[in-house]
Amino acid sequence: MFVKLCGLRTESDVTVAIETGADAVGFVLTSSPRQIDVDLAARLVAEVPADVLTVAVVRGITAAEAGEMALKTGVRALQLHGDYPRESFDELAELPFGLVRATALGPETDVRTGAFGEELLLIDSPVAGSGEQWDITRLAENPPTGKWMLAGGLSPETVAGAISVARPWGVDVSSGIESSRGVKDHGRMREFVLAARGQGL
Ligand SMILES: O=C(O)c1ccccc1NCC(=O)[C@H](O)[C@H](O)COP(=O)(O)O
Repeated sequence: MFVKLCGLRTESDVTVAIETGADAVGFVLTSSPRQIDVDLAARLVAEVPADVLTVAVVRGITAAEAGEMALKTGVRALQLHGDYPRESFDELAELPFGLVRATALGPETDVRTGAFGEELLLIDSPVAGSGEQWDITRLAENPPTGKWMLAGGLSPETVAGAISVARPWGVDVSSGIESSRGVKDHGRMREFVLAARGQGL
């Protein structure tokens, strides 16, 4: 199970994420309690070994701005959150990082990974980064294909059950591994990765 830990803000967050064996780490670069600036993100990205995917997470800015920020940080992937159209993905396609399409599940959502040219698809709650759970049984009506991650209100306590219902390729979490909004709880980060891999208590 591919595991992404999102919203990391400090060197110790990154160190612990790597120790847990997480496959990917996310840095939020736009408005959020977890927002960090490009310079700090670049310093944290430099601490991450090559076998862990580094992801810049953005929402509410243009594709051009997002691409520029991602280039400055040196991340290996850019996660576009929200209603970015296919044209935004086309605009970024030639840049030297992969793309993650992050979207909530709606009646018209294209749930085929790669439909917009992205490498990974993330199906999230309607309010990204809120920690709110959503009805993941709806995925059965419109099952995603390819390398797709489940997110939205996951936690060490719920992730194993969510995996058994939704059968994703990977999982992504932010709020569920925090002690308070924006502050990562290193113990819960460890517990989440173990639980996602079926090694929880
Ligand atoms: O974390 C944020 O505040 C955020 C802000 C803007 C766009 C995306 C954001 N977060 C993305 C994520 O952390 C994850 O991809 C995902 O939404 C998990 O969220 P959570 O329900 O908090 O586990």
